[in-house]
Amino acid sequence: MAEKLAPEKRHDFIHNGQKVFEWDQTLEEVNMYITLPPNVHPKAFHCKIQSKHIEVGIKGNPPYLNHDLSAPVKTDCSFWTLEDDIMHITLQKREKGQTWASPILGQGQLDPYATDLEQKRLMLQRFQEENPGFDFSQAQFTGNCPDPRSFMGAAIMTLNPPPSQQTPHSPRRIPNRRVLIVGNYCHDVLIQNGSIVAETLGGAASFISNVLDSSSVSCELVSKVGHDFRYEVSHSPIVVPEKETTVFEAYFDLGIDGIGHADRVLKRVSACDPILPSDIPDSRFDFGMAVGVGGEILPETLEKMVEICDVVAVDIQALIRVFDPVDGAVKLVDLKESGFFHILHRIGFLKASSDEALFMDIEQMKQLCCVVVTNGEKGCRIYHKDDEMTVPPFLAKQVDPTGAGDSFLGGLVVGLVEGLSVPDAALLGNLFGSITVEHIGQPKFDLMMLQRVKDEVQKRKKQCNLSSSHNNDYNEFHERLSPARFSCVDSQLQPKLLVNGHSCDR
Ligand SMILES: Nc1ncnc2c1ncn2[C@@H]1O[C@H](COP(=O)(O)OP(=O)(O)OP(=O)(O)O)[C@@H](O)[C@H]1O
Ligand SMILES: O[C@H]1[C@H](O)[C@@H](O)[C@H](O)[C@@H](O)[C@H]1O
Repeated sequence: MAEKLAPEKRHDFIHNGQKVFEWDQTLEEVNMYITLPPNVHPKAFHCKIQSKHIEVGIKGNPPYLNHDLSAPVKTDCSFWTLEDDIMHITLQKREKGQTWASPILGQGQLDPYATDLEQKRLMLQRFQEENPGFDFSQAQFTGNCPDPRSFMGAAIMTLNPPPSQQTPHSPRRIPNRRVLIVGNYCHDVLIQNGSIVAETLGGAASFISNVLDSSSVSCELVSKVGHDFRYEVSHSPIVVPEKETTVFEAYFDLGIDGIGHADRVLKRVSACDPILPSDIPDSRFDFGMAVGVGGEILPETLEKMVEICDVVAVDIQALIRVFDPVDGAVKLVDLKESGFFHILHRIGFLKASSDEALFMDIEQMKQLCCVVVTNGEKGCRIYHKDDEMTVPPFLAKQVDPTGAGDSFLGGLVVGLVEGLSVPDAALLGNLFGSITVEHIGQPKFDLMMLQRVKDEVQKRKKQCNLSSSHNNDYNEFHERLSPARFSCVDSQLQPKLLVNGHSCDR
């Protein structure tokens, strides 16, 4: 059935009235077909595919094509072959489902009618992939065609299983996706009114793996700790015996401004070693999460991650934090000056809190990746290309904000891995973030709550499969997740409550 939705005919790429090559596309690939000149030895042809550029020619001559591509491609899965007198170039779309109007940036674009037809065909192909038991080849859209890239998920970008992994006539089952989490565990010391009120396991990696493990999403974690690391964790860290574990002190009474809008003041009082590319396994992952807290992620570490992971989500705190040489106070630098900027066009998601977002140019970043800005009790806002939207929060009584952003990111990735759209996945992020603020340290998620969330996620996916009108109705999903969320509020109250830095009663 899927083959009925394969490209029916190739498009001609015309330049100066002359056909330069033919091309077509599927959900995953753009194919270019170039007729080769006769009497040239096959070994003389060359083709260089870079993530946003292509060069084709005969060695020793000026290139025949030397152009930027319309959109980024995955270079490790793109390739070229020579078949008789045709060079066939297969470009693997970095953003699966994106409709390309031309392979070459700014030239030879399909007209709007042809683009629309192309988008409809890809959308049906997408339906077909999602529902292998049905035949969509005769289906038609009325009205505007949804975007095959975002319909039922930006997760479609790379997270959906290749058709070969799906069994016909069985409900769609996403195999256990592999997530790589990179960032150091740390010791968190919470200080209020000059006294230590809690010492807990910290580090974004710990909060995120807690969410992923609780949601049965398989993950591998790369983290470094010192000889003094004092927690039992399910993903063993690399121990550096001559070093101490990274320690953060969080002061809850130093950072309150005039309108009471406050957070903690953070100080890094010791730092373990950075994570090097060689510490990261060489295998491939579906999703990577660069989630350092104390400057342990280096540009070369992130580079390795984008090489080996299909999609990488980055917490901006891993990139823009600098530490006062005297007292370790955390300060932020602009993302452009962070030393990571050149890699950011290769990441999928950038998460920042509203304070951290002041250190980037959202307008610029949203063109490169999907930007998610969390805003405490107000939920979060998503920015991608020309779209933006607010995703509503869940009601919570805040005890300790530490780790809310991390759990949010964990929930977002769980949602994406499960195949939800980005806004739906962000709603899951809000859910896990809201539960985290009600605890000091790592929250223990209630099993009933987790089961109800899983059930609601499955229902949501089915609903979106059946009707595209459900896609924009996040309120409904929110309403259905809320009862699940409240089933997990502990009856045992936490002794100390820190609400925006202030103690208060529940
Ligand atoms: N008081 C709250 N009530 C409800 N939800 C909250 C609250 N605080 C945080 N959240 C949820 O957690 C998400 C992340 O919170 P926040 O924006 O405070 O992140 P953050 O500053 O990065 O946190 P941290 O650095 O402490 O990990 C929010 O988008 C929201 O969904
Ligand atoms: O455990 C916390 C948590 O991971 C926070 O997200 C991070 O900002 C802190 O530095 C860390 O100590």
